Amino acid sequence: MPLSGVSDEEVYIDIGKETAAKYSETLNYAQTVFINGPMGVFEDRESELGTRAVWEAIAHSDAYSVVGGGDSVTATKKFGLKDEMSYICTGGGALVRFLSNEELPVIRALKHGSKL
Ligand SMILES: Nc1ncnc2c1ncn2[C@@H]1O[C@H](COP(=O)(O)OP(=O)(O)O)[C@@H](O)[C@H]1O
Ligand SMILES: O=C(OP(=O)(O)O)[C@H](O)COP(=O)(O)O
Repeated sequence: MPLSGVSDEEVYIDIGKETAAKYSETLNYAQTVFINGPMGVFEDRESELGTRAVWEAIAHSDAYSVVGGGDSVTATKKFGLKDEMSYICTGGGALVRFLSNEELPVIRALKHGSKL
């Protein structure tokens, strides 16, 4: 359903199948994919379509794929795609910060501690 068909009072719990198809198409050309966060409420059958479609597109692409975040890992297991992903990390936000070159508090503490 297009966004124009959804009222302000309704809750968006998943991407639609057209969006899922567009994402999946784009993912076909990717060489590296980093994913942190499901497309919707993948835990429920009626709102798992978007996450399943995107996850399957990643799994079936030739790209190096990194899945980060507790819920993303749960989705990967739910769809039986654990072995299809190149790297799985339980950290989500922390991994994003690491990849953005931010200093992580525990790493800072370890470095500082090693100098004592
Ligand atoms: N549109 C939405 N409305 C409410 N909850 C959502 C929506 N989309 C995703 N969620 C929920 O958010 C959680 C994912 O959180 P997020 O922090 O993005 O993932 P991760 O833990 O992989 O980093 C899941 O439990 C999912 O059901
Ligand atoms: O979903 C997660 O991270 P996120 O909420 O930052 O995306 C991780 O499961 C958090 O794990 P942590 O609390 O051991 O860092």
